[in-house]
Amino acid sequence: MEKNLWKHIETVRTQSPLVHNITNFVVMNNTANALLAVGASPIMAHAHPEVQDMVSICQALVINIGTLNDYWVRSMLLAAEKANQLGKPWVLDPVGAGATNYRNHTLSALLSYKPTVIRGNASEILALAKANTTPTKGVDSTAESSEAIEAAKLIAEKYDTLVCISGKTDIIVGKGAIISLDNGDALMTKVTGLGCSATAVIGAFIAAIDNKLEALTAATALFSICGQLAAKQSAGPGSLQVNLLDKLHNISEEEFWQTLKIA
Ligand SMILES: Nc1ncnc2c1ncn2[C@@H]1O[C@H](COP(=O)(O)OP(=O)(O)OP(=O)(O)O)[C@@H](O)[C@H]1O
Ligand SMILES: Cc1ncsc1CCO
Ligand SMILES: [Mg+2]
Repeated sequence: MEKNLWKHIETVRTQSPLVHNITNFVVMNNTANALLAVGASPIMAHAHPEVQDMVSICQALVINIGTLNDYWVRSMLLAAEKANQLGKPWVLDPVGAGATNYRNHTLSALLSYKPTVIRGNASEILALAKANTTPTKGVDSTAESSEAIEAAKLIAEKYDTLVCISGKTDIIVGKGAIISLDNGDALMTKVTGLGCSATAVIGAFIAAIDNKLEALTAATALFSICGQLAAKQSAGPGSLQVNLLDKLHNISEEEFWQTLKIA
């Protein structure tokens, strides 16, 4: 698996999959730019009359519940239903899971459409598995990713999905596999929505690559490695945001292998 990761990054660049996003108001622009930077083609669409047609023409769907309201929740359910019917890969970002009942109810409805991948921080994954003892503090995690491994296993089993717990260490759980990626930089938590961008990039990789575990691992490795390399050149969160987009676009194979910390 490890030796295939760079090949997958190149596949996304050459295939340039169309990725349909229903995401939050905070990150829409950054997310579309992150997708372009890795070589994918983003489209944001949530209007009820078109949302299912859009799923039909895209290679993958990304659903992020960050700034939900009733209209958008309906858009998300319509899109997820269509993706499920068509067997299109889709990724769910359960932003703020556990923070409110509204988020929890929306997430259980979405989960019935069987996401291919779920990526969230440790608090969100704990809340999703209802195994949490620490309440979610809004959109930021109050737990370490390793604390959510059992929760992730439960979710992976129950919904037949892959789970990525993001944080200092990114942990990928599913189908008997546990993969740890020790890249990234703490400065990444000071830019809003980098988790959301990571989720969108995962959307591009599950669109283009058949082996979904390898796709998820390649996307997560690429994003965290680029964040780490970009942070080295950044004076603070402002420049990190810009440098990360540049690095997603121009990272070399040599930089990738030299920086990758996988176990
Ligand atoms: N403490 C840390 N040290 C190193 N890297 C980190 C750290 N925290 C997060 N990261 C990196 O940032 C990426 C985004 O993860 P994070 O857990 O912050 O997402 P999130 O909480 O969903 O963020 P958001 O809600 O703002 O989108 C991770 O995949 C990882 O590469
Ligand atoms: C800050 C914030 N609030 C809702 S979504 C979002 C972006 C990070 O998840
Ligand atoms: Mg998040």
